[in-house]
Amino acid sequence: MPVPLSVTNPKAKGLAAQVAAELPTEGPFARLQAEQQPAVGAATPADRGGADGSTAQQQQHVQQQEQQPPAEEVALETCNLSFSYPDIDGRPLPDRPPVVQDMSIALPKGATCLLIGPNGAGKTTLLKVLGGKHMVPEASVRVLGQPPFHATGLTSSGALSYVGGNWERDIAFAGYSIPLAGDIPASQMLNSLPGIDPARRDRLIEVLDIDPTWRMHLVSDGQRRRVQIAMGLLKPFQVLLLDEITVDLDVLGRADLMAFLKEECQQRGATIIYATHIFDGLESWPSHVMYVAGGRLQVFERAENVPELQQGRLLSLVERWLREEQRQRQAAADKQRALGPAPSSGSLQDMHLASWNNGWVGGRLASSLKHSANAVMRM
Ligand SMILES: Nc1ncnc2c1ncn2[C@@H]1O[C@H](COP(=O)(O)OP(=O)(O)OP(=O)(O)O)[C@@H](O)[C@H]1O
Repeated sequence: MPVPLSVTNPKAKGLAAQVAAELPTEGPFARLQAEQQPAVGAATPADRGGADGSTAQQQQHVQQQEQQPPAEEVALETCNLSFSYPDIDGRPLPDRPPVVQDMSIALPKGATCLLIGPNGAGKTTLLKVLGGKHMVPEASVRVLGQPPFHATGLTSSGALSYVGGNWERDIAFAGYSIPLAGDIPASQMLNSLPGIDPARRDRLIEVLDIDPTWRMHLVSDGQRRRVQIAMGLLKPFQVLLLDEITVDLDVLGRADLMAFLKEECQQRGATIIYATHIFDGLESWPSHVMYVAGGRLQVFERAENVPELQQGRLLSLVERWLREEQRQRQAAADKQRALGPAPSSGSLQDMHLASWNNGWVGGRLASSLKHSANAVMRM
């Protein structure tokens, strides 16, 4: 990321100061300028000197800047990020709060962030938004300074990588969630991506303990998972989003992979967010922890500020968070029960008795039934 001149050299006025000096001091644009917060490295009135600044103030400002630790480079940031899954008409699903609500975080380069939360908290959705798989306003997410959905080069170059889910899909007349099981050797898959550094590929084969002669229709779930992870890590990512990918790995495979990932962040300055429900042995892995519940950010903290992590009690910390969330959820449900059912809003959505045909996927009709005692199937 380009660093403003006034940050790299605090005594220089910098580009921001030059631009600010050229802005009009009267008229509508002057008002805009006044409303804007001074950006990092932008010149203050004291910098500009003259009637509203003094030499003493200038010197004090420069000294303060010199004393500050160098600013961390941000790899990924969100600003009041919210996301709702769309209904068939493209509008947010009615009567449901956003799955991700008003989240603002900034993760520096080199961070290893553990993403924690109960089932249904919105972790996968958040990772997919960060991975550019769902569209959100450009200003609400920046990965390596760019909006991940719109800047498609981020993912096509491999700089931004999302590894999650299983290698499986619904196949007509074969069933749902059929694992990838063609008779393909693992070596053929691992050699199929062009431009991969052979040393990196060999290292991944070693870390993940892959036998290149495995044939993908004869492997176990854990072996298939190892090949899937290796494929996701072949390109030297700068930001990696991992969604519970270690679930089928044995203890050794998981430990070796986590050590490799930590090394990638420490040596190359890569940044990782890892969502998981498996916490054993992870106490020293994260540099940051992030806890979400009900689609909202509850905790976003550096690891060194979390005493339980320092004491090696990650599991009891997570249990405490989850029990508290469960208690709050049950209290809210009890309150709602006591109030009785919510009155109908009388909206068109409430009055409609219908099933939306969401289209066909492999072997089935995907439809959403609107809450209705007398739903009509429209084909
Ligand atoms: N495609 C979708 N359409 C509508 N709602 C969805 C869709 N996918 C997920 N949801 C809803 O979004 C909410 C968050 O789901 P998400 O998968 O992000 O949670 P999660 O924290 O990853 O959960 P888990 O730990 O169980 O994987 C859930 O209430 C879920 O029902």
